[in-house]
Amino acid sequence: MNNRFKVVITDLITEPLDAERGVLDEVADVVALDAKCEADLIGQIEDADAVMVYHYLTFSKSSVDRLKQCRAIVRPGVGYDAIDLAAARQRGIPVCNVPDYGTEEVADSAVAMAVSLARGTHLLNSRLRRGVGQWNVDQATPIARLRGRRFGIIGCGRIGTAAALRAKAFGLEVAFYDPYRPDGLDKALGIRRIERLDELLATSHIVSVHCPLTEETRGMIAGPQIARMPRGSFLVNTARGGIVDTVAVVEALASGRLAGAGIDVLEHEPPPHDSPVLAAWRDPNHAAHDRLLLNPHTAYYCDEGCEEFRTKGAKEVLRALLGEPLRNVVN
Ligand SMILES: NC(=O)C1=CN([C@@H]2O[C@H](COP(=O)(O)OP(=O)(O)OC[C@H]3O[C@@H](n4cnc5c(N)ncnc54)[C@H](O)[C@@H]3O)[C@@H](O)[C@H]2O)C=CC1
Ligand SMILES: O=C(O)C(=O)CO
Repeated sequence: MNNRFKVVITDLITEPLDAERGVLDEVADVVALDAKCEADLIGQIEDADAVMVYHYLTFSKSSVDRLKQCRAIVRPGVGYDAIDLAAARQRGIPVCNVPDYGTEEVADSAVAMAVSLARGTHLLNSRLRRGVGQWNVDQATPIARLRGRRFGIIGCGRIGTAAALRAKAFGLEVAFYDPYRPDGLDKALGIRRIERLDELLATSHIVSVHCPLTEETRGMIAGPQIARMPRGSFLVNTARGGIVDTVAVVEALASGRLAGAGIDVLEHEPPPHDSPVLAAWRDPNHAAHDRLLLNPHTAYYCDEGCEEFRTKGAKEVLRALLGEPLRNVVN
């Protein structure tokens, strides 16, 4: 009889599983499914003692209900919006995340996008490659001075705070909207708290989104909110696609309301081939084409960070298997 536990990694991570096996090898067999959708999990997770779910997969009630003996669903990452927390709670299965990895990298990526867009780096490179415009100053390209302009943060938690510190180093005036942060954060960081989202949007030259995807934040930045932003401003989203309506972003880029947008996350990942966002981004004749900086959900990515979330995720799994107290239960 096999007394070893079975741990299933549902998506994203594939062989070799050195980080996970390094932690779990003594007690568990680790299997990576590389699932592309929930249907790929059928017949694979029923006997799992723990599952590790990455950000490509929705883990809905139907997957939760498939688990017959699972001690924990571990999300080796920060955002756990794709997992049905209520269904897991109902089944008595704890869901845990890894909140403390990659903070600096996501902040670096967000601010890098913002700076590249505002300084025209991305746009000039693209135009130069296509032979559009002239060598040296291109009047058609908006190139903004950063110093003194407002960098508005939506959600000033770990990543938002790290982005604030970086933006300050560029001489930007930093403000944030986050109704859940206690008083005093503004003074501690030397940044401005703004009580209303509308006001943050209307007064920021660059807006960077860093809140989680929740019932409250889904669709939070759509056409009407973008219309509040000053003409020629910039929007960066490295949080979750569902927070920002990217079709509205493309329209605002085309109309000139937004001068640029940096998008690391989309509502559906990978995006379908007929996605209007991809179409605009690919088409050199589309007005939004080179004002849209698109990354494939890689704001967190670096070798060291990957090692960190994989090892920390595996350690949480180990605690669940051994019946030890868990570090980060979110349901
Ligand atoms: N693109 C990527 O590679 C990555 C994206 N993320 C995303 O970044 C998000 C933020 O991560 P952290 O800063 O580490 O989380 P955090 O939990 O430290 O901070 C989130 C902040 O958002 C605030 N918030 C919640 N609801 C809000 C609302 N309605 N309006 C304004 N603020 C609100 C919270 O009060 C909190 O201060 C994650 O939830 C995840 O979705 C995280 C890691 C990697
Ligand atoms: O950690 C996260 O939330 C990410 O988006 C990367 O998986």
